[in-house]
Amino acid sequence: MGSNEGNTKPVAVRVLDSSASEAARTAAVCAKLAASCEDPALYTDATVCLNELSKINTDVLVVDLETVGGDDGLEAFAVRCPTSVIIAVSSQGSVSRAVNAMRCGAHDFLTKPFSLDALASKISFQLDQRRPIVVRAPEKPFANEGTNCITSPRDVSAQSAAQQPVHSSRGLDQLIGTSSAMRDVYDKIRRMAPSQAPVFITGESGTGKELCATAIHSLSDRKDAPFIALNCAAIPRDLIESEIFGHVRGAFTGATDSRIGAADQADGGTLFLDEIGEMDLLLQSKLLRFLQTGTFQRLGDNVTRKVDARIICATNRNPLEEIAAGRFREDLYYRLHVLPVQLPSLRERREDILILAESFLHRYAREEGRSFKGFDADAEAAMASYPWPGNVRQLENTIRQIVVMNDGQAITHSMLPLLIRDPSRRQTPTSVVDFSRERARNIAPARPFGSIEPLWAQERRIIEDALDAFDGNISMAAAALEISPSTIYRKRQTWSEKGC
Ligand SMILES: Nc1ncnc2c1ncn2[C@@H]1O[C@H](COP(=O)(O)OP(=O)(O)OP(=O)(O)O)[C@@H](O)[C@H]1O
Repeated sequence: MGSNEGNTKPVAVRVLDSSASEAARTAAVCAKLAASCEDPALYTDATVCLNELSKINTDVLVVDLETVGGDDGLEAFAVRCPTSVIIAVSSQGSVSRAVNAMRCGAHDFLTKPFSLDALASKISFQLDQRRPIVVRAPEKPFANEGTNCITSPRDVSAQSAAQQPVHSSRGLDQLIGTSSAMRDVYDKIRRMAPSQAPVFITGESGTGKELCATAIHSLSDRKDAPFIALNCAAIPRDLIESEIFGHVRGAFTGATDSRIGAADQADGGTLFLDEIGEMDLLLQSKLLRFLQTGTFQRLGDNVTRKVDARIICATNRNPLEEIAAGRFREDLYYRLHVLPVQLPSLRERREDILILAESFLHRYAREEGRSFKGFDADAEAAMASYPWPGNVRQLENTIRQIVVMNDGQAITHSMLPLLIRDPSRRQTPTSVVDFSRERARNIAPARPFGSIEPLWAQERRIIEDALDAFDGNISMAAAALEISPSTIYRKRQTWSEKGC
């Protein structure tokens, strides 16, 4: 059994099936596993099983989908047992049922009747794959000794209230993709959701960082409290502090009223700070203090306030490079980088491109009253091979644009934007919008001083060309120019301040 062989602790198997005889048959799988097993625990009632699972260690859970009431019910078990191997079984086997079960937390799926050898081989494989999560929060050692379970103070209280009904959450519903890279992300989200520790999400623009943060909040005990998202790149630098911590009247020119900030609004819930790398160093030190003590002062105020907000932050920059360049405080990084999630780019999970495209097509065809049902083979091939520098956001916008501008049963190759249809145009993402090189070739070698266009004007034209190429979409233009979206926001601010 590979890496599990060295583990001397007996494997704890639990089986849930409304039919006692089925449950007993399934539990016989223990005899087929190479590892030694504890006496398996059998349940015929989902609520009893769910309550029980919060009190006992569980390595493997075999769940009958009909007994738990489908995917909704399954997700509650995945949240309750974030480190257990979960195998869903059902008498109604279909690809979509299996995919849904896995999206809701199952590691694998089997159609009934199944052979015990098949079940044993799936369990053994998953046990071998299982890796404990490493939680780096020195002052709160959350890992339970002797188990792989991660618990937190909030978890413990949830466990003592095990008699209360567990509300199933659809936190992962918005995230589409069945690639193994995305399944790893779903797994991390489920494990991280119950903790209080900060989450640090990295990934290129448009990979779904905000969706991921929303999912973590929705699956946490804080789900009924506010989720407050702040995109630091979209706010002028000197206003970020006031947006996070609030200000009192007269704190700065133009502060005609007092205002509470995002930290106050997120009390009891989650504060999502997107593009965290945009904060200046002074504000980073205030954020560090907030993380250490939960306290802060509104701008211009000397009253210290305390809130209980879980912090999730995200960046599309490489944080270690930012630290090396002196733009990001190392101590803040280690404070925030407790539970890291790296979102894969779309080109790293090509198998998800058509699944996402179909989902967006159905959504927008319905919304726009079009009759599209799918894609023709050439369109599919072109989309599957395109590098999607703007990731899921670019794919979503592309499909929406096509749906609005066309109609028919199938999206055809000719409906795709030229950029996607024509591989010769896509050697590098910049080739799409790097008009400067084309221009440079036409410039005569010696020219009078006044005929040279200032750098800022050339830069502005290049950025505006890129924005035109992507219909004003800043993230996609930034991705194609290989700069951060915040650079575009800031340049625009400078142009408007200059009145040009
Ligand atoms: N896995 C996914 N499934 C479905 N939709 C997705 C997925 N990932 C991203 N999207 C969609 O793509 C768009 C961009 O997602 P999101 O804003 O979460 O990305 P981001 O990484 O935070 O981008 P940025 O860095 O530019 O802020 C949204 O419309 C979102 O709904």
